[in-house]
Amino acid sequence: MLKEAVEYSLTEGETARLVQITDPHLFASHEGQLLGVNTAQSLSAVLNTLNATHYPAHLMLATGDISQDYTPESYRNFVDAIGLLGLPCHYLPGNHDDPRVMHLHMQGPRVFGQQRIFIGNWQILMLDSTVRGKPGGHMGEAQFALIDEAIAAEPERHTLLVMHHNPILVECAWLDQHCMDNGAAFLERVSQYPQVKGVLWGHVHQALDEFYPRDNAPLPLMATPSTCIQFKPKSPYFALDHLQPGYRLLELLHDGSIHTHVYRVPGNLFAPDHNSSGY
Ligand SMILES: Nc1ncnc2c1ncn2[C@@H]1O[C@@H]2COP(=O)(O)O[C@H]2[C@H]1O
Ligand SMILES: [Fe+2]
Repeated sequence: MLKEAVEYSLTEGETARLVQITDPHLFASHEGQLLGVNTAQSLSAVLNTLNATHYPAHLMLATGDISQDYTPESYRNFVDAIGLLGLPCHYLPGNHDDPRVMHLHMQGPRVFGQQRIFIGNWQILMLDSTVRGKPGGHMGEAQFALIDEAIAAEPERHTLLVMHHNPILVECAWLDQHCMDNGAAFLERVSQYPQVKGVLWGHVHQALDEFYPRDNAPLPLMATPSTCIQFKPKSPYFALDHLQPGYRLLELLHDGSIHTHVYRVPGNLFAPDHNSSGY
């Protein structure tokens, strides 16, 4: 059974404006570091960078790996940090999250774990690609059923599918072993729906903008940098990138097209330990 959607009404023809924040890997302590980067500070830097632009977003999507230590405090720290923007936040779990602790502690007047968002003439589905106890992902039948039902219920809406794991390989062998293991089948299946206009994820700590080939309308596939450490693209072994933490803006147009761009914190403040071999 489909759960009720959280609905945002726009003026006729208005573009929906979203911010995506992903993989903050927060700790209970504000001093917590992931491979030499203070993740609370790097998230703050991302939020401050965005805030300084005065971009009039309608809502934020937080696409998992909110926590690095599974603590209630790490989730509360996230909710406190995003308060700066004053935006509603819709989240989904990553492989580093404990869904039970997350749902209990990601609490705020406009913080939502529900699966469906209606905004203007779009439907956004927040999917769960996690597999308990594993870094890699899988799109389960319950998620496919949700997609099928949601589209059947709202056939006139353009649909954006959002999840944590990558359904395509990013050509980092060490990281691709933790991809969505049925990503090809997932894309094959969802691309049959003309309503599906984009697929968006986190997890890979790097920006990626590609298209899944589809007869009349190639399907945008988008991955977004983490708000902390960045993985080096196309590296066969574990390696970090020098690029700074970032976020993505997405504009969902009334006609079903998506305008999107990745932005990063200016300067070179966040320097991870490049000698590290993983975490
Ligand atoms: N050196 C490594 N080799 C393989 N996997 C790793 C390594 N270091 C970390 N990982 C896992 O790969 C995951 C990719 O991004 P995550 O932040 O989900 O969490 C990471 C870890 O669970
Ligand atoms: Fe992840």
